[in-house]
Amino acid sequence: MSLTVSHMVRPPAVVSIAGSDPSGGAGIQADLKTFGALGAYGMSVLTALTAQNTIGVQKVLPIDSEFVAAQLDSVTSDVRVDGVKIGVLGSAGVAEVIRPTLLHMRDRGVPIVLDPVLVATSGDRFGDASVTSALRDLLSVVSVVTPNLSEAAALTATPVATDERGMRDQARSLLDLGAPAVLIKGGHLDGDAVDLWVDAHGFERFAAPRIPTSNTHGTGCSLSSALVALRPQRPDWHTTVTDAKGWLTDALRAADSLEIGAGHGPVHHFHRWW
Ligand SMILES: Nc1ncnc2c1ncn2[C@@H]1O[C@H](COP(=O)(O)OP(=O)(O)O)[C@@H](O)[C@H]1O
Ligand SMILES: Cc1ncc(COP(=O)(O)O)c(N)n1
Repeated sequence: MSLTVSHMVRPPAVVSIAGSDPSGGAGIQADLKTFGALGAYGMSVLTALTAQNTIGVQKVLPIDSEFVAAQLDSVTSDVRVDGVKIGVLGSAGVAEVIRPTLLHMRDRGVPIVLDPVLVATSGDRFGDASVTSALRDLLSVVSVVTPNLSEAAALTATPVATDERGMRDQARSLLDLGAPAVLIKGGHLDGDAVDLWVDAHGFERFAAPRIPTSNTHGTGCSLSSALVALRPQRPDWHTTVTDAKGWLTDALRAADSLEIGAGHGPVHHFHRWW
């Protein structure tokens, strides 16, 4: 018996420029799982290899920035890209080599989400002062930046926010530094998990119930990837953030059913399927 393909599908094709997590819960691996779970075709450009697991980050090996550029060129010279997520940079040089492509995509209206990864859930650091400064330089090139509290503090060179007012002030400072929009994440505060969207028009609060789990490895990676996967499938950023956060909250709710690793386990990216 032969199968006939009755129609072709052109899903949103989105690319993550980020580091690898061999334990599968964060980085490129979390990004690809998220893209697939949310109906996007996922592609990846590796900036760094890490040796890490649910307990912590043991080693980081940055990829040569020219090779990062070559990977991105291979993707963009062939596939029309509908969304970009940037995670771990690996080195300041990576920001420089990807910048021209990002500018070109921005001019085409492609959504670009920058997750300025500097600190992992385990507390390990991913970048030195030169990476922080390279991330600052990228702010004006992207559509939205999604820092957690310590990353917002590092980028604005101010103390870590302890409440929503502090989060809003820091997000406004990131607008002053050139970001068109900021989604600052309050996952590390107590109470409801509140993220604030701040742009030139004002601010909006996105709140979700706090899920009582320690399996939060990769939450930030998965949220930024969900934004990239969903934006081409939604009419605006408001519905994109609402649906991405709703999906992540459900992934956190199902996380304890996975039993992966001895530390902070991953969220359940495929909670809608199994
Ligand atoms: N226990 C939790 N319950 C519900 N949402 C959470 C929880 N922990 C984090 N989040 C949400 O996960 C996303 C990632 O936030 P955060 O943990 O602050 O970032 P990062 O993973 O970059 O450190 C945010 O939307 C945050 O509100
Ligand atoms: C390669 C890589 N990229 C990013 C993170 C951050 O993870 P989180 O989303 O838990 O902050 C990580 N642990 N590893």
